[in-house]
Amino acid sequence: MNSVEFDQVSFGYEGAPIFDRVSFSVPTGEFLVVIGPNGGGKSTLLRLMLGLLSPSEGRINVLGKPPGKTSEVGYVPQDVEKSLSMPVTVRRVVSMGRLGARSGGNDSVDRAMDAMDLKPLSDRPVGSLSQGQRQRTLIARALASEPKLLLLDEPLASVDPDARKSVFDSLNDVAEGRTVVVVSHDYSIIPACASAVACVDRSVYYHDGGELTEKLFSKASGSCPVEIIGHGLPHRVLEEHRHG
Ligand SMILES: Nc1ncnc2c1ncn2[C@@H]1O[C@H](COP(=O)(O)OP(=O)(O)OP(=O)(O)O)[C@@H](O)[C@H]1O
Repeated sequence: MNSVEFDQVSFGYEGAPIFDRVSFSVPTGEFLVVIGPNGGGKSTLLRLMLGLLSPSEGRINVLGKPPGKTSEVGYVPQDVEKSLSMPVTVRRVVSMGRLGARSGGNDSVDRAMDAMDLKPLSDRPVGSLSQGQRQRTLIARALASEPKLLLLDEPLASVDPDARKSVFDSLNDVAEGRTVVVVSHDYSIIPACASAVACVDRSVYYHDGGELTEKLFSKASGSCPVEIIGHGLPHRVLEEHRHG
């Protein structure tokens, strides 16, 4: 069973092609980290999954439906600062994730707050939080709708290195029982969380753990992140090589 399927998908803004007949699928339960150079098309890929953009050719399926036709997708956008400059409490922001949801109510908000360790911060104005706490608030807002698929665009962009571990731990917790797709320029999320990596550079190169090599990363980003290879991927990632 797949949570996301791209079948021969083409897309371009105003005619300039970004993707040309791209096919891949994200199995249910995968923690997929999407990497690649600036302008490679990572955010475009998420927008296609969300149904905010439509392919010019091909077919996309998200949780068995066309994109945008299911309420079971959670989305955490970029730009934490901009999204959370409002003078409202943490609980209020998390509750906003329930807007339009039919069931669950306060229980879902409580579960999302718990999952992100936000209970002690419940009544704090979001403007007074640290970057890591703000990021956890945005993730909790997405979780409040109890999504089966969670999409995150650069969740570490404004999180300092000390707060990163707590965001990784939180993401690993929320990944239990759902599919997660994270766009990141920060490769430290790969050994911490990933079960697969998609390199997006005007195409999509989908790799699970066994294929994560230096050669692949140099192709993906134009540089060689020797340190992530050196620090070692977790064994579960290296051993899970399903493509044979
Ligand atoms: N609304 C738009 N109209 C026209 N071109 C766009 C639009 N949005 C993005 N692009 C272009 O499409 C290409 C892919 O952009 P996208 O934002 O998907 O890349 P990205 O991999 O997320 O980049 P980054 O790592 O810099 O965030 C870029 O060349 C970008 O300039």
